[in-house]
Amino acid sequence: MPKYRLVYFNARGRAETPRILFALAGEEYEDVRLFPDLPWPSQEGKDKWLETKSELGLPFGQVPVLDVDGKRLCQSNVIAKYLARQFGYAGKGDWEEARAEMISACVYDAFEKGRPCFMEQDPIKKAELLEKFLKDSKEMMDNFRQILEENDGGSGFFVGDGITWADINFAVRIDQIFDRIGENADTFLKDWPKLLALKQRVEKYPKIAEWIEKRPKTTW
Ligand SMILES: N[C@@H](CCC(=O)N[C@@H](CS)C(=O)NCC(=O)O)C(=O)O
Repeated sequence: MPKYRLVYFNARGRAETPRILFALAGEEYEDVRLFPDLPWPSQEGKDKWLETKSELGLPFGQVPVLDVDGKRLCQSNVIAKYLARQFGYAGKGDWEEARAEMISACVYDAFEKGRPCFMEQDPIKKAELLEKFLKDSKEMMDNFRQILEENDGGSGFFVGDGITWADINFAVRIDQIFDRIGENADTFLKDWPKLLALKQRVEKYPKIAEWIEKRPKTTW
């Protein structure tokens, strides 16, 4: 078995799909969390990052990175897809693999649309950005619903007949959106019960549920 080492901040963020893939596959890895004693995001955390990032040998100056027997990969979706292929959660055949990748890219874009709002500190601007994000999300969630339903009515997974990294990516990012939108989380997926059920289905996989229970509790 290769020796895996995943480096990220002490947050779920872009590293959580890879971590869940390790948990689901029951594979050993080193879960390296930079500056675990400093809250993230925080000014102290950012200062420490700027001080030390040049020493970390990051190919494009960012995390997450995955080391596989000492060789290094960056880009969260590339890392997740690589692990999904290694562990059998990438979809069966070229078409399913491409669909899983498509969905993961759309999940990435959907979360990035919320980032300006999630990062904003000014409460008035944040409320305006949140309103826009919630409005824009309706179309995005409708698109995800349609894609889910195209696969056997939508009571299973996005692709094929089993869980793939696309379902994990979706569940992880929706969960992070829930954390960021406060009281709106209760109603965010109310019009898309099949999407909510998918998120819950992923989180109920015994090995995933076990990881969620035991993982470090972080705000992001
Ligand atoms: N597209 C990249 C984005 C990576 C990224 O933005 N990483 C952030 C943490 S979530 C980072 O390293 N920020 C520090 C910096 O850019 O200096 C990915 O998905 O991995």
